[in-house]
Amino acid sequence: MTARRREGAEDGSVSGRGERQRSLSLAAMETGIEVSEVHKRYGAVTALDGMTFTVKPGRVTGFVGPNGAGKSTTMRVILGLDTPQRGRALVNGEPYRRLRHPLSQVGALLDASALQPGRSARNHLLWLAHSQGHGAKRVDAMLEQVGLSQVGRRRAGGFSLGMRQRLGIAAALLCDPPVLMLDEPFNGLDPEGIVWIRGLLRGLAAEGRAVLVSSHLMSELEDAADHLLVVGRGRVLADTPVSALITAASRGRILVRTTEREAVMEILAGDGATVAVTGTDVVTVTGLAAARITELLNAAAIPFSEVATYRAGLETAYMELTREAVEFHAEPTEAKR
Ligand SMILES: Nc1ncnc2c1ncn2[C@@H]1O[C@H](COP(=O)(O)OP(=O)(O)OP(=O)(O)O)[C@@H](O)[C@H]1O
Repeated sequence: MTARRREGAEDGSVSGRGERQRSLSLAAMETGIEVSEVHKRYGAVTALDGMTFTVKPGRVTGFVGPNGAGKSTTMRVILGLDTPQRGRALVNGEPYRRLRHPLSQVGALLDASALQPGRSARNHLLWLAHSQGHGAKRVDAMLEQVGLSQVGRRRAGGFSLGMRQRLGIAAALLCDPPVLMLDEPFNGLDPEGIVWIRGLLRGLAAEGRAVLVSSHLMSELEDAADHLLVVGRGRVLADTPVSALITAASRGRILVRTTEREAVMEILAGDGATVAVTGTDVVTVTGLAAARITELLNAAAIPFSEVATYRAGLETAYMELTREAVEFHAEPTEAKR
């Protein structure tokens, strides 16, 4: 990290300073995470089986997969906390152990409970900050940024899980790193906290940082992730931009919102469309243009409140993506009428 970036960090803001943002964008050109062919076994258990991906600057990369897929193990390998039998993981082009000033290069939240319970949140951050050459000003700015200013002098051991997650995020951001890696940061957050963290992640990526965030709930990453790494059984199953995933899952369908679902289905199917029920008052239609749908419904005097391009949610897109990868799944509801 350049001296300029560390000076910038002392002003306490993570965003909004043109000068620092420019230097961050320059630094970002050579930053990110590279994981290549990592194999990790714990006795008879294969945790990672050729895990390979890169996390690029300027975007939020969601790291998703079921319990036991290997997300946390990958993050531990990246941070040098676990040694793989094969493969390598680099942060900003170097193995973690070779990084100079590692906390200024990558900020990580792995386990929000890893703190001294008797220490106040502020003292926890001060202790970290002093070890890295930062002062109280930076600590107070971080407490403010994560919404813990009011409780900064309270014992962290008495914090709820959501408050501990916020404290862990403050610690990860403390040294203004260009790479962020957060393991399940949504855990324990209330709805307002989830909205807050989505905004925070987007802001960090917009500043040019590489952001890797794991979750086993796709819905948490909605409106936050730009890119998705779907993992299962220790390897990457899909490595895709979220927009491409959603476009593919939307498949040019048209959404019709109506209280007369049966009548709509009958008349549209009669004109050659494939119609599926996707909500209590929603059907999605393939094979007919929106204009033709409106024309048919108007001609038959069937009421509707909306005819629009259907956009699949992230959860639906994920289900479609992993449909072939799961052994058993429910029969699709879509039917040619
Ligand atoms: N220290 C360990 N000793 C033995 N097995 C381990 C160890 N750490 C992880 N594993 C095993 O490795 C596999 C991958 O676990 P990991 O925690 O990386 O998955 P994950 O995707 O992070 O899951 P979750 O979403 O539940 O956090 C699992 O089968 C797990 O039981």
